[in-house]
Amino acid sequence: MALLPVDDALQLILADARPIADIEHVPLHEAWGRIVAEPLIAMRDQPPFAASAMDGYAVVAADTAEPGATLRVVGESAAGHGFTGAIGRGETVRIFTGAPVPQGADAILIQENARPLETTMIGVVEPVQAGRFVRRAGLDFHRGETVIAKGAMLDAGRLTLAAAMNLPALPMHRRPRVAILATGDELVPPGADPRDDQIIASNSFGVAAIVKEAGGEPIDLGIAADTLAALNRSIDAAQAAGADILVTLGGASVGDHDLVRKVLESRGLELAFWKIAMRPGKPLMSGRIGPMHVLGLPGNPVSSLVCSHVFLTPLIAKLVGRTHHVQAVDAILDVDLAENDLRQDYLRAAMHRRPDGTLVATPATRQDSSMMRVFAEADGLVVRPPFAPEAKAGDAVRAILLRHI
Ligand SMILES: Nc1nc2c(c(=O)[nH]1)N[C@H]1C(S)=C(S)[C@@H](COP(=O)(O)OP(=O)(O)OC[C@H]3O[C@@H](n4cnc5c(N)ncnc54)[C@H](O)[C@@H]3O)O[C@H]1N2
Ligand code: MOO
Repeated sequence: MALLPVDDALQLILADARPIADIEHVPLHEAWGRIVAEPLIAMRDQPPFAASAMDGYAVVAADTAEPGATLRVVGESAAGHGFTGAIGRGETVRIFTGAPVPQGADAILIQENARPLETTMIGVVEPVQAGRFVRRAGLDFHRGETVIAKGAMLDAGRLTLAAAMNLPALPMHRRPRVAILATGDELVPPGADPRDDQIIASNSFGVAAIVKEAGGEPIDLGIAADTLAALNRSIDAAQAAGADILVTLGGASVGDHDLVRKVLESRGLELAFWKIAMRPGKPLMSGRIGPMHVLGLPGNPVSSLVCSHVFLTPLIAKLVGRTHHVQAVDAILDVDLAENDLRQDYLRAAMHRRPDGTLVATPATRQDSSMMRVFAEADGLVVRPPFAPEAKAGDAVRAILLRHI
């Protein structure tokens, strides 16, 4: 039977995903990484007054033109403590970076170009042009201006900008809620005292991290046993939590205890597909129960994480109104690879950069989808299309970076 190609699977997953309309007002300190739901308008000019960019003297530029000019110091303007008067011809005010430029002044003579004479007089060492080192009011932005567009992702720069606009809370799209359910009688949580035939449920942690990275809010539904009742209770919990996406882990394959699809279908799952031409990730399942997207990930830890990167991240992006572009890069192989079969392969690979910037990928010799250590040590995933011919060391490949290198 022909298996569904990875790109077609992704199209089907994204086909009926609509951006979440709910808007909430989020305090600045919680707004990082989220999506702005309405245009953000500045509440004030920045700077709110003409400000000095340097430490020195506020002057009338024309007064500094004559060689040997001298000026009388009539006051001081510091940040937070402006000079209240105005300066006249032949006068100056001692000024510091960020302080309001007094009325009458049109330039800043930096202190390196001023020579103290008597207590109240300075000599001009070098003339200064009008406007020099003065940041005019509203230089950066004006009150009433739309400064940050709807749909922008609030990164460190925009977050700082929003704060400077005097906005203490921002209208943001609600983050997609992603319920994560581990399934399997063999699973116990980390820190438990497992029997010899049990294993530690680990996948949820990595999947939750990928959800957060993608801009979603993970909801940990814990572990469900391989029983209809336990799985039904967990699906109830996902719906009660208002999950936009339910991610199930494991129980997706063809074994006698792989009940997940059966239970989901009994709950009204409209199955979009089950099984794709991907390694790891063959038993991937996708569909919807009412408005809730359902992504059934294979239980092998590496499969869960690779599928989360390839399918869950773009789905979350679409729910927040963005398009996720896979950050694939060119690399060259360090080893030979055999020809590929019908499944698109995601090979865990150590990667390094040569001095000329070329990325070199060394796929691990064991690519078993249970081997989490190999995945955790990999810097990237070399993507081998279905039926890729055998490749030699030095050949070009495409890879998805898992970390900055
Ligand atoms: N006859 C066939 N057998 C299998 C096929 C197949 O096509 N025919 N596909 C294989 C592939 S490929 C995969 S991938 C696995 C996926 O199976 P499931 O999704 O049903 O996963 P499980 O059997 O539940 O678990 C697989 C493995 O992973 C461990 N696991 C499960 N959940 C977790 C968790 N939350 N944290 C850590 N480890 C977990 C589980 O104990 C198993 O060892 O099926 C193949 N079989
Ligand atoms: O496709 Mo399974 O995910 O290889 O191990």
